[in-house]
Amino acid sequence: MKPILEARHINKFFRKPVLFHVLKDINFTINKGEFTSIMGKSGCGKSTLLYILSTMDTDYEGELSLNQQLITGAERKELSHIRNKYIGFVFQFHYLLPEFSVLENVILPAKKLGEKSAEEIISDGHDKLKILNIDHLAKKRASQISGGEKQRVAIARALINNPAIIMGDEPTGNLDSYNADNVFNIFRQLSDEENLSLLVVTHDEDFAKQTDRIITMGDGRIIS
Ligand SMILES: Nc1ncnc2c1ncn2[C@@H]1O[C@H](COP(=O)(O)OP(=O)(O)OP(=O)(O)O)[C@@H](O)[C@H]1O
Repeated sequence: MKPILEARHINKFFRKPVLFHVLKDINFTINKGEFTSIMGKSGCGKSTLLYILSTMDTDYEGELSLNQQLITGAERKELSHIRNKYIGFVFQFHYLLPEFSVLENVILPAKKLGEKSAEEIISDGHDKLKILNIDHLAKKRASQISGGEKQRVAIARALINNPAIIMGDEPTGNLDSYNADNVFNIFRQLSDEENLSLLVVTHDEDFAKQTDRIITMGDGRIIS
């Protein structure tokens, strides 16, 4: 099995208002195609960990590898490139640009990466929208579609650069049960059929139970 994300001895301290050891010796590996959820009580450090794993926060101790490449210590510009190329994000809130079309929203990260022609990028955008069964919405403004559709657009956007891993922070937190199931099924399919790795922070036990593995955190540690 190929490791996609490896966290070794991750420790994190907040220094203000008082010194606080928020993450304590976190170690785990996510393999290719694995669908993993992270659970734990509010305040146990899940978002703080995801922020580090997603390369957004570089102020930690320990080592992080993505695609078997050490990324700890990489420079800001390099990290931004790594993030854009290898990691797709799906948040609780979709963060779509309301005045942009669905297709324009989806292809923005590919334009930023700048590795393909405009035609290829548009064609890729339609391909991702087809995977999510929403290609018929391509020309609509993001402000004109439903909440469930917006989250599917956000997933298409997360897929546009063919990332090695999708990271989600409560990606179903804002959805009703129908749309939450829909998002779960899309993730399951991406893991099973595209061999994509997924790492999702969730409070939803039913969601977590159906993933390949649950990492449970408590008080800044992995407890199971
Ligand atoms: N910038 C900061 N400075 C100091 N303490 C912080 C900071 N950000 C978060 N914390 C504290 O670190 C702990 C972990 O926060 P974090 O947001 O990672 O928890 P969480 O498990 O994601 O919680 P939730 O499930 O409620 O989103 C909490 O006690 C929080 O108050």
